[in-house]
Amino acid sequence: MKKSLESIDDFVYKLIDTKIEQLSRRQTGFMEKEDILSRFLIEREKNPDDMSYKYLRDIILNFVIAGRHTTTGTLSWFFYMLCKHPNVQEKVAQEVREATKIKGEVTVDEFVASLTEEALNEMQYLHASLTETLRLYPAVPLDVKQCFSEDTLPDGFEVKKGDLVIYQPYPMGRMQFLWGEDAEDFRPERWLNGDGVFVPGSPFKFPAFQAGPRICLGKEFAYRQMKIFAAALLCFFKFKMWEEMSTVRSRTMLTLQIYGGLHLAALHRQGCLNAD
Ligand code: HEM
Repeated sequence: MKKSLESIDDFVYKLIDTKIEQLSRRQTGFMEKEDILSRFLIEREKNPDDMSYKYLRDIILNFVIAGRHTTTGTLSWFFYMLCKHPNVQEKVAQEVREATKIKGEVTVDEFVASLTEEALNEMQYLHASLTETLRLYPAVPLDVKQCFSEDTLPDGFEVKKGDLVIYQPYPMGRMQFLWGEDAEDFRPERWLNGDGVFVPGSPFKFPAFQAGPRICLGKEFAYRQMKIFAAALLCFFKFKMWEEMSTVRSRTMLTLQIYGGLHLAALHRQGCLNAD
């Protein structure tokens, strides 16, 4: 464990050194404000003592650890849901084509150029489908908190300083008294209003990103990343389970993963696009 931590530290410190060097020379290829570390380093130039190396290391690790398995795990569950609900998959693919305003066959470059901020914002059904995935398969299925002081919870339950409190997004996402009789069904429409616009629920009812002052800092970033990734794949491919009737099991670690990974077949989307 100690050795592994040292390797991680070495890697991150080298990354910081390289960026600092690039920044000091404003090297060609150094894209100012292109990534999170560069943004912190530019801020640090004002007063280097305010941001130690250790602080920068922790920022990087925090984002990598918090952002990687959560996002990739959610995307796996999302594609699993799309395979089990082909009508939803087709609706998302259709929405992607409409939002990007592409007609007929396009190349990957043409598709990338059409994936604008505006187009991503128009993908409300995709947003709802990702949220519905997180309701049933929250990346952080349970989360432990420790009480700083004694308190009384809204239902009257009293907690003492040092007590551990666990909230569990996984069972909460399946409770009928919160979501209705169809709580266990995958139904993205439950997040849309009559105009097809996504309506976010209370984070205290849907705590996949936690709630309150320590809510996930990367929430919007995560949605953006997942929407770009899903839109690009669904534009060119149709997905099916590798073994059509198979189902998957979950594996709970810190995050909720698919046991053994997700095995899919990707078929060209005939008649619309061309992934050259
Ligand atoms: C589907 C994707 C994601 C989900 C479901 C998710 C969920 C969560 C949850 C439940 C927490 C609270 C953990 C706790 O305090 O016990 C959290 C915290 C955090 N997340 Fe995310 N996250 C996602 C993606 C990301 C991404 C992509 C980033 C960064 C690029 C990120 C950055 C953070 C950070 C920095 C915190 C700590 C916030 C704080 O303690 O004040 N997350 N996330």
